[in-house]
Amino acid sequence: MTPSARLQAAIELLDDIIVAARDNGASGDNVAKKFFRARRYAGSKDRRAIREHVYAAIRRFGDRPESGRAAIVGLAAEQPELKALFDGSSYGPAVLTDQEQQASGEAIPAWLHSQFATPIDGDEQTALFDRAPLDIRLNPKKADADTIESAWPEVEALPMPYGYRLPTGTSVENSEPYNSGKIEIQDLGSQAIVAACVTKKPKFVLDMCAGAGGKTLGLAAQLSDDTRIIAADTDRGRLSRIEPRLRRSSTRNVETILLSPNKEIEALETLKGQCDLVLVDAPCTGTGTWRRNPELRWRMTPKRLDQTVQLQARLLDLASALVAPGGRLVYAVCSLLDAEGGDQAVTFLKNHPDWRYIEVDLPIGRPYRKGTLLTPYQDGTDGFYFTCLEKL
Ligand SMILES: C[S@@+](CC[C@H](N)C(=O)[O-])C[C@H]1O[C@@H](n2cnc3c(N)ncnc32)[C@H](O)[C@@H]1O
Repeated sequence: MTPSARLQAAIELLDDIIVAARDNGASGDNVAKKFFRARRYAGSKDRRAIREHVYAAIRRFGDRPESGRAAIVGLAAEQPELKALFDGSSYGPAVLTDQEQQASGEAIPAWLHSQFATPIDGDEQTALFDRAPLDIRLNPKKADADTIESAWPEVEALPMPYGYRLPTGTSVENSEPYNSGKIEIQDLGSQAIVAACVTKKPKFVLDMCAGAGGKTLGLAAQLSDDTRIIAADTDRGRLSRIEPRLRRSSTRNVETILLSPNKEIEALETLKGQCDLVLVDAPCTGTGTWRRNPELRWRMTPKRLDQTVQLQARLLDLASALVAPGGRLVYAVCSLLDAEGGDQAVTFLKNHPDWRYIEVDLPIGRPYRKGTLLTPYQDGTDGFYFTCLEKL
């Protein structure tokens, strides 16, 4: 493909990503996969160049542009070398006119600026767009540090006991330690949240928003094999992805429960007042994961944020009814917005006098509004807020 044809393909892929973001459809990565499946003529260099244009536009503009062309025209205003590619050639973009729509604005949508947790200032905000590292978690039931160091001598040990960092691009998923369940890919921040969950060695655990089981597996790896762990989620597809991961790590003490949205309690009724630990790794806007998913900004609207906050508050309430006296509830979001983090914890504690906040001592993170804040800038993790609460 010519450079102009690659730019036109980037415009078309951006169009698809913009529509998916507007309609809460497939993720940018999945949209791109489908796009390239339908364009087999694009070779690997073409695909790389197209993706580079697309992700440069996504990173640059916080607000969802009107169209793929508006996004690339906006980019071209700052990268003049792109302007020459609007050459009207048969597969290239039409020549630029004076009346072009042009994406503009900052990398962070203006309406979001004031919503971040107080410590998320200039440097912290810039770091939200850093390149995300490749972190892995050792499964102490199957391996030790030697396993990792002999597979990858260049590995860097991280402050959490089982956390390691590999050079970006390391082929982990084809490795022996991965295939035999000795390691999992997991951001250091998620590892810290799991560590906050296991401090009291619970015997009956519900991971209420387990997704594909990232934290469930972390819990199983660090708790004794006679711990009963239930992984629940409303998303059948995600939940089903736990099974092969459990097999790989030889974990036998995890059951899964598929929940119905808005009727979660029906499937969880028998757990009322029973759990030593409930983890609510709540659905959120993902503002802490922009390093990996910058396109999430294009999905955000004040209305969607509000709906997410309401869902989180409802799940927090629901989860609290499942905890036994003396048991704990860990609430976590991969977001750095107050409404999803500190506000939720503070409101919960105000409305539930029979609960108290437990300060968890971890090597990373900083205390913030009845919880802990983890950030790319200070901790090198994805951005998280989490709180550990105890039922009196
Ligand atoms: C942040 S993700 C969980 C990530 C997962 N815990 C991990 O460590 O990989 C949030 C999850 O909440 C689930 N979810 C959304 N609405 C829910 C609900 N009403 N009840 C339970 N889970 C829900 C989503 O399907 C998603 O898997």
